[in-house]
Amino acid sequence: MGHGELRGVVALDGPSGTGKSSVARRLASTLGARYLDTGAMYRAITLAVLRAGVDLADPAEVTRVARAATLVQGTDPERSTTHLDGADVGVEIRGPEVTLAVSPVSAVAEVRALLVAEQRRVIATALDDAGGIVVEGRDIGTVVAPDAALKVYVTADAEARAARRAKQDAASGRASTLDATLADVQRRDAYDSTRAVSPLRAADDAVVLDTTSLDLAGVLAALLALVDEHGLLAQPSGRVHG
Ligand SMILES: Nc1ncnc2c1ncn2[C@@H]1O[C@H](COP(=O)(O)OP(=O)(O)OP(=O)(O)O)[C@@H](O)[C@H]1O
Ligand SMILES: Nc1ccn([C@H]2C[C@H](O)[C@@H](COP(=O)(O)O)O2)c(=O)n1
Repeated sequence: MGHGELRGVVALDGPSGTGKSSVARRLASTLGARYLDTGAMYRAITLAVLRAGVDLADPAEVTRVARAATLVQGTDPERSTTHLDGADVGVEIRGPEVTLAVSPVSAVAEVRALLVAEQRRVIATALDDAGGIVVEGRDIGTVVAPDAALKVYVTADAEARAARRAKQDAASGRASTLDATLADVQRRDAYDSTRAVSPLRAADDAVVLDTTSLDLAGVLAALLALVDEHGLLAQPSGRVHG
């Protein structure tokens, strides 16, 4: 059965491993919308900082590298791409070095200001071109798109998230133990939700979706129902459902 097309912005926020990227991409694809992975953008800037060899604890140096970087984040849900200074870095930004360093880099206020401005530009372009976009990250409903038509805060138990991440690492040939993965998930949760600038939190008007006992199809079904309930589906002609 066709679902219609998304009109407006759907913001998905939540901690690591809750399934935001997987379901955001599927949701956008199902509804003919664009998809923006803001975590990939923080990861790409982190890669630039690591390559430059600057001290992660020096915000001025981190900002200098971020300003000099050319970052292009694609919005095709079938093929989400990240280019840094003209090169595809989609694989490199998922590696352990970037994952370890991304929290301090994304805590730098000037880095966030640069990326939030770029994210808003991408969202405006996608709305003009396609009418709808699914955006996922940590501060989408609170900072990047506070007027989003639908905000969902996706959660899951840390153990379930670590198990998912360990399985994903194994499938992509990265060695990791469940304990180490759980420790990394908890470390990033703590860092991301206690930083001074735009900490991870649910927007006051977000719907909270706990995915601990849902599979991906169940999460997608729940999101499709929320999109429909919020009146965000249009027929391809552009007519919005009543
Ligand atoms: N509900 C679910 N059931 C089973 N596996 C899931 C579920 N949600 C996500 N996964 C799996 O967990 C892994 C992590 O999911 P995903 O990358 O989408 O999470 P995320 O919230 O975007 O994390 P991050 O913010 O760190 O990018 C993936 O391998 C994905 O297939
Ligand atoms: N809107 C966002 C998106 C991401 N971050 C930071 C915090 C995460 O630990 C890191 C990597 O994100 P992921 O790829 O795991 O989704 O980037 C943020 O601060 N704000």
